Amino acid sequence: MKKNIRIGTRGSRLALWQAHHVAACLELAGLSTEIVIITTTGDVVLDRSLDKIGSKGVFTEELEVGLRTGHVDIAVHSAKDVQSSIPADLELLAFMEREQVNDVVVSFQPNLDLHQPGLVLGTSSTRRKAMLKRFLPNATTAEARGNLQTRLRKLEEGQYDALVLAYAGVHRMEYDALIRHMLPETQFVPATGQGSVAIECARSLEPELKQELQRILDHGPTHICLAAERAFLRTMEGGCSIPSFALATLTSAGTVQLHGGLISLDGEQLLEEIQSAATTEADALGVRVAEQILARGGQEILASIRQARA
Ligand SMILES: NCc1[nH]cc(CCC(=O)O)c1CC(=O)O
Repeated sequence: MKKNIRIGTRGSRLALWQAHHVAACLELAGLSTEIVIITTTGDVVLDRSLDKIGSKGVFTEELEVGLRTGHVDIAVHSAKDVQSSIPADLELLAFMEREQVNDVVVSFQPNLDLHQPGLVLGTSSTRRKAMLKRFLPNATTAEARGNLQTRLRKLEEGQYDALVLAYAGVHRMEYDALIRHMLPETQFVPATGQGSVAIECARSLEPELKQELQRILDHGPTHICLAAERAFLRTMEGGCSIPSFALATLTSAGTVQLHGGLISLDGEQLLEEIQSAATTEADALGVRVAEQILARGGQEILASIRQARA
């Protein structure tokens, strides 16, 4: 294909790893590429936790402007950071093959005991905070905003005993040696999209180019799982970052299974569902699981979260 593909990305090390990964896949397929770094609100505002800056698209908005103006052809995001509904003039073209999905505990202490009294864990995720309250009640959490490098610096300075992070980012940044515990994804169920890289473009991008990019970058099984998870998130959320979780997997029977739920901020109430459907019904599965969670008391949990934030 004739043109040079301009790849828009945030400038953090993880974002650049992802952008270079995309570039490498495209170059291997014979396309030429260029990486364009775009700074987002989420990279600049580091003094407030994400639920306070109005998490809607804080890591994606400026990249989306770049797509609209044609400054870039595609934008690369961690799928987890992409809002549940994207603007009508843009589309998610591809979801790349997912990395191992679970959360991990990272520390400089070689024998970190998760059950030690007074353990301080750094995280700014409402989901992780709530799950830690429930499953590791001996631990307290402390805010850990900023990109992975910033958080690791704070860890090194001794602000926490350990950080709770997505395995995917830790592995991509080659910090595997600091992983002390793998948290089971059946209990610490990850956030929608964790571990996958999403490719966004303007709907107006040339159709043949879109098709070519999709053919190279999209991973069918991951795309099906993300469809279920994102439908779940879309149905669940009231626009704010909420402690919901959703992990879809393909089963040996050829169906898609979704483990989705919601936890109250204090970790006291946990609502979860595990259901399956045909892979062609992934979106409907996400909607159904979310509707059931909402009907079983999820509405009340969401209302109390809204109240706590107001
Ligand atoms: N918003 C933070 C964010 N977005 C994507 C990742 C990790 C990589 C991934 O899940 O794909 C992280 C850091 C973390 O949760 O530890």
